[in-house]
Amino acid sequence: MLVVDISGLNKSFSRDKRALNNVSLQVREGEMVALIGASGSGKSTLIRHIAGLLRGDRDGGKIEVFGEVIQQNGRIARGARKVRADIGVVFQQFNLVSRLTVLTNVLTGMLGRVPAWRGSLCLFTKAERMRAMTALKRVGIDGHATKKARNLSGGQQQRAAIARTITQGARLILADEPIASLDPASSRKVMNTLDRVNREDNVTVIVSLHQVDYARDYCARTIAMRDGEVVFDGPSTELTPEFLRELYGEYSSELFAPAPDQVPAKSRVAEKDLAFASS
Ligand SMILES: Nc1ncnc2c1ncn2[C@@H]1O[C@H](COP(=O)(O)OP(=O)(O)OP(=O)(O)O)[C@@H](O)[C@H]1O
Repeated sequence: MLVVDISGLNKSFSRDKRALNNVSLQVREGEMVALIGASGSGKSTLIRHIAGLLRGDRDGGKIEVFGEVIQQNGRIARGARKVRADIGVVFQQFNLVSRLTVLTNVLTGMLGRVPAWRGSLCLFTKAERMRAMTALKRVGIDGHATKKARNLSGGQQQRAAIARTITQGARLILADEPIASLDPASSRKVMNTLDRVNREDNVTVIVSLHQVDYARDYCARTIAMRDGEVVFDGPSTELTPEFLRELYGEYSSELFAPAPDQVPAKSRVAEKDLAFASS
């Protein structure tokens, strides 16, 4: 089954430059696909279009999700709202409401599925709370359920955001640079969590990443973008450093994590400590 089907997607924020240029791609159910590219290549813009948060140009092509048209030629389709209930989005930052507890944040995943009056008052049933707690347990942070979201580390917040998509019952997760501001140990935990949700629940995942190492380690398929165009779509195993250097030219250095000897000694120690830290 096709989960995402994009044909001829164009997006211009200004007259002289297209942020997305004739993007066409398909993603099948159960895939975990990495979206890589240098800064400004169009990863976030593409993800926002699939989520129905941005509209393409008037000649902007078509996006279907789960067989339903989400948008076509710059118009959001009528059925988009219903489809959005099945799409969970995890952003790089601002994922959670910082003053609310972790549990309440995760419960907001249910908002599309409970009556509006109950949702607005944050009145959730015991079964709904249990569902949220189960999701928190699965991502390994149930011990933090009653804490305010702002008191969690960046990695824990991202895992809470993934727990929210589990509670939502999302069948497609769009993760927009979920590990961009995390240390390596936290990044692994977040990627492991996405990987488990993908494998255990057959949830389709599209995850944009700055660095190619994570794409190779976690995703069988990678889509690479440059200047708003798809320049590679294939097995992640083909993403050798030589291939990427050729593909990205001057931008290629952005795609690799710094070698350990390029990281200042102080942060190397912190990294080592974090690798053994619990959640
Ligand atoms: N709201 C906006 N208004 C104007 N231009 C925008 C807007 N959002 C994105 N762009 C432009 O569109 C292009 C693609 O940006 P996008 O954020 O999608 O890239 P990206 O690959 O996600 O980059 P990064 O990895 O730095 O997040 C860039 O040239 C960017 O400046």
